[in-house]
Amino acid sequence: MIGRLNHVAIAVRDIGAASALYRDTLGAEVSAPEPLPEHGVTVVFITLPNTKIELLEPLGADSPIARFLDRNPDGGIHHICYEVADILAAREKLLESGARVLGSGEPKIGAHGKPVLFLHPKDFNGTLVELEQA
Ligand SMILES: CC[C@@H](C(=O)O)C(=O)SCCNC(=O)CCNC(=O)[C@H](O)C(C)(C)COP(=O)(O)OP(=O)(O)OC[C@H]1O[C@@H](n2cnc3c(N)ncnc32)[C@H](O)[C@@H]1OP(=O)(O)O
Ligand SMILES: [Co+2]
Repeated sequence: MIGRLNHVAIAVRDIGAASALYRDTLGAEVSAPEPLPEHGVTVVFITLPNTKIELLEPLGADSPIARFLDRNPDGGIHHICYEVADILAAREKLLESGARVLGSGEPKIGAHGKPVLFLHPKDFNGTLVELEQA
C-alpha cells in the first residue's frame, strides 16, 4: 500500500530559528514559512535529495501540535508521511484492519495540495503516520 517517504515532520517552537539552523548550519534548501490555519500549523519544507523535512510550528489556540510541544519542549520528530496511490482505498483497507483514522476520517488537503489522512500513533508503533495521495 505505502510507497515513497514523502516527508519527516519535526515540531518546533520557533520556525524561524529552526529554518536558519537547516539553511545556515546544515546548508539545506529551505522554503518560506506558510501558514495553514486549517491544519493549525505554520509549515516550512526542507528539500533533500531523497525526501523532505517538514518543520511545524503551532498556529492558533487549537493546534494539534501544542500538546506534543508541551510534552517535548525542545521539539522533536512528530510524524512520518508515506505516499499512497489511492487514499480512499488505503483508508478502507486500514479501517478493515482495525487502524484508527484521525479526525473526521475524511481526507483534508495537505501542504502539497493533495489529500492527506492521519493514523493514530498507538496503532503504528508509537509513530503518528500521515498518508498523502501521490
Ligand atoms: C502541513 C499540513 C500537513 C501536511 O500536509 O503535511 C501536516 O502535516 S499537519 C500536521 C499537524 N496535524 C496533525 O498532527 C493531525 C493529526 N494529529 C492529531 O489528531 C493529534 O495530534 C493526535 C495524534 C490525535 C494527538 O493528539 P493529542 O491531543 O496530543 O493526544 P493525546 O495527548 O491524547 O495523545 C494520545 C497519545 O498519543 C501520543 N502521541 C500524541 N502525539 C504523538 C505523536 N506525534 N507521535 C507519537 N505519539 C504521539 C501521546 O503521547 C499519548 O500517549 P500516552 O500518553 O501514552 O497515552
Ligand atoms: Co505532514
